[in-house]
Amino acid sequence: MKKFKVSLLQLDVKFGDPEANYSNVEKYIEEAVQDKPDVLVLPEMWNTGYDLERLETIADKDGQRTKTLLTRLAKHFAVNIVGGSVATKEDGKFYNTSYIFDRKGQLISQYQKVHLFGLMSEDDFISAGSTLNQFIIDGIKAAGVICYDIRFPEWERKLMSTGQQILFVSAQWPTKRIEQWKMLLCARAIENQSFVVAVNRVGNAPKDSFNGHSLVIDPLGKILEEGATDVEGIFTCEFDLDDLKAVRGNIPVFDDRRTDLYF
Ligand SMILES: O=C(O)CCC(=O)C(=O)O
Repeated sequence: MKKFKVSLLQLDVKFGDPEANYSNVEKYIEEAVQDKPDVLVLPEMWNTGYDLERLETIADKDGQRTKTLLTRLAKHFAVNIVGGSVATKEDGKFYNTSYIFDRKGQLISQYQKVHLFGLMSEDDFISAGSTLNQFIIDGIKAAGVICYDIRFPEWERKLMSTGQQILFVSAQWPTKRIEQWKMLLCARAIENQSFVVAVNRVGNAPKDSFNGHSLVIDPLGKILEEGATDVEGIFTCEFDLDDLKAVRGNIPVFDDRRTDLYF
């Protein structure tokens, strides 16, 4: 039996206000560790929100501020952190970047969102990444994606096809499409026979509102935990990774793939 405890930080994000957001994230991490989770998970673009026109002023230069904060907290509390994502500026370009830290505070993966969301003009301001986000936390193989990425099952399949057991998702997914969020995430869990741990933000931005529904989903697509709507909060859930063995053994979809016909 390998129990794994996750804490989802379903936070509000103050539009274009990094000072308020860094301070809020630190406060919530200090509170979340009281439950002694194995991993903390943050939402998407939590430093700036989608204040894309002001990125030159507010994006995190080379992710330094974010890395310094999350490294310190991961090490101090001996907790793994899937750091959601932040707006960064690197080599003159802007990215939607995720950083992952282990319990020693070491940066074990970093990822720049590969599918940019045109409906929120993300592609007008941000450059797309092109690397996989696979990592190992406490000996467990895992992968991470950001928001719109979940609409591309080929991407999650590629990430999950070398034994990954947990898919982490960080998002700013608007209220008006929240039913799609839930269905897409349940489908990603079922088809990849993996746990899905997905954090969405709450609150309002000038053009959108967000109502949480952060989710922990088991490999059969059953929702184990669902964040209440419209409230900032920490949602903690423990699951048994041994459950994967039965699911993958009974219906071995990875083995049954026709890779001679498709990827
Ligand atoms: O795909 C969607 O409906 C939402 C995606 C999104 O909001 C994002 O990628 O930031």
